[in-house]
Amino acid sequence: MDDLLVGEGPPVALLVALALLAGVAAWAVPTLGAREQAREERTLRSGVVGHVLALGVAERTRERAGRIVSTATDGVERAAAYRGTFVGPMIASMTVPLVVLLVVALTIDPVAALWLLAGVPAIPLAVGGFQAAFRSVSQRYRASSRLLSARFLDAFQGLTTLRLLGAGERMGATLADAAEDVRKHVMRMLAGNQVVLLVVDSVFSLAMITGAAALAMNRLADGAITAGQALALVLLSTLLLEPLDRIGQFFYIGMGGMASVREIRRLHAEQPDVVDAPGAVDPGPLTEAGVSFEGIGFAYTEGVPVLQDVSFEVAPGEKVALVGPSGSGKTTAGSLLQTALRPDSGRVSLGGHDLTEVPVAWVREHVAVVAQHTFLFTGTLRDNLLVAAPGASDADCWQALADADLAEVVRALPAGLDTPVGERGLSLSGGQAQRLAIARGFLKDAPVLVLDEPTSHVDLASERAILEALDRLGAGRTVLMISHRPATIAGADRVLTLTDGTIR
Ligand SMILES: Nc1ncnc2c1ncn2[C@@H]1O[C@H](COP(=O)(O)OP(=O)(O)OP(=O)(O)O)[C@@H](O)[C@H]1O
Repeated sequence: MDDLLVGEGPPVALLVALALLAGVAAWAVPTLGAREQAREERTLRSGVVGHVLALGVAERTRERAGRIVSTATDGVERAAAYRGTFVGPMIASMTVPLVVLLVVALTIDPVAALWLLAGVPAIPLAVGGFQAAFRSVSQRYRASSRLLSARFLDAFQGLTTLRLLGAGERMGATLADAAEDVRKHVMRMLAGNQVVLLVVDSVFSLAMITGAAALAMNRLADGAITAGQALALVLLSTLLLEPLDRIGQFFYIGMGGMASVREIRRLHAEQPDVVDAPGAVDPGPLTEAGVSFEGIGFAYTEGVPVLQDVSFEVAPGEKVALVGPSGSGKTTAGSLLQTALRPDSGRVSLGGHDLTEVPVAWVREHVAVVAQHTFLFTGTLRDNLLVAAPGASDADCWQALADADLAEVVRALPAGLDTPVGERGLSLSGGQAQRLAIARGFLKDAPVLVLDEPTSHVDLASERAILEALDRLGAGRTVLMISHRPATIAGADRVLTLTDGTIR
């Protein structure tokens, strides 16, 4: 018995040292991992958001918006958890078998260590095999979860339309179906997880312990090791299964995380529609703000041209109205002038500078837009004005509000410029939001103005006030007005009609 307990095995000091090391590692790995996870989440999210902002307007669909929201929120969390709390411990646990084999070789029996070494490759092979087998299960789960996000986004953005059409219940049923789909995929993943745990616990653990016990008996019978060493060999061999103990975390953190990392990579691989051309040079201040479209051709989809050989000029300070049937390409022409899109053929220029030869930021600095809808960011009224001119003072903001005929409304609010707007704050009427956009235009003070049907969603009473404010904003600027409405076109110096993708 004495021999069994104190026979030649690994020296006690070594075992104590290893136990201490394991204790320190058990504390350090999760602590460092959690810190890494938080850092990684911040970096990944700002990377995704920055990239999405750099991507342009083309191909924007609801499904894609849902996918981006899901990638930037849930996807980033999963990828960070994977990198922070799974990869490190998984690699660390993969080193455990090697350390164990080294201890066995040095302190018990090199031959036994060699035999055990033969079984070790089965571990990474098993991990890789499970990974390959369940990749599609995890991908299907991520796809169903993205679709659910897209549907939710759709339902929330179209809430008013759904209510007006009495379609709330139907949309509720669609959302319930999508949620059920996610539930089914989660259950499939859990079932897969249970199968893996069962296989690991029954087959692998049993095989490893049986093999190690047989090996120990054999070597003991050969007289190569003592009874104490044989016991130590069997006990140590259970540690070889350490990497497989992590398999439990494999599905939620490992597989989900890997799928999210791939999604983030795919998003980063998408190129912005418009980037600075190589060799683009900042031409300095704009001296004359004339706009010219020369032989412009553009298609969102190959073979389906939206604009064909469109040519026109807007002289500095001139107001030109661009009219035409719905879908004729008026907004597209405005987007080309803002460099939100690039023409397939021809040349758009501002102040004589071809827009492909100057930095995109230079163009956007000189062109202001008032569009059909004005987006209000969650924040204060001041924040919503300063997006147009970050350095503007309160006095500048009040002046811009007065010019846009909105100062009285804001003055009547107890918190004035500090009034919260957007998601959880004050909701402005359609007309007030348009006047806020005009105030942004005054603050930006750009020489060129694109008005894209700015009164299409307001009533006639608001339209008058908005048109007066737009008149003030347009004074002394080059203006391209896109509109259907006779009242808007009335103020134009010239009217161009876009039909079937070209100016007639
Ligand atoms: N991002 C896009 N991706 C693909 N096709 C688009 C996109 N935006 C517009 N289109 C298509 O291009 C054509 C021109 O659209 P555009 O919005 O420029 O027309 P419009 O004259 O401004 O119409 P409306 O007066 O209704 O606003 C339409 O057939 C439209 O469906």
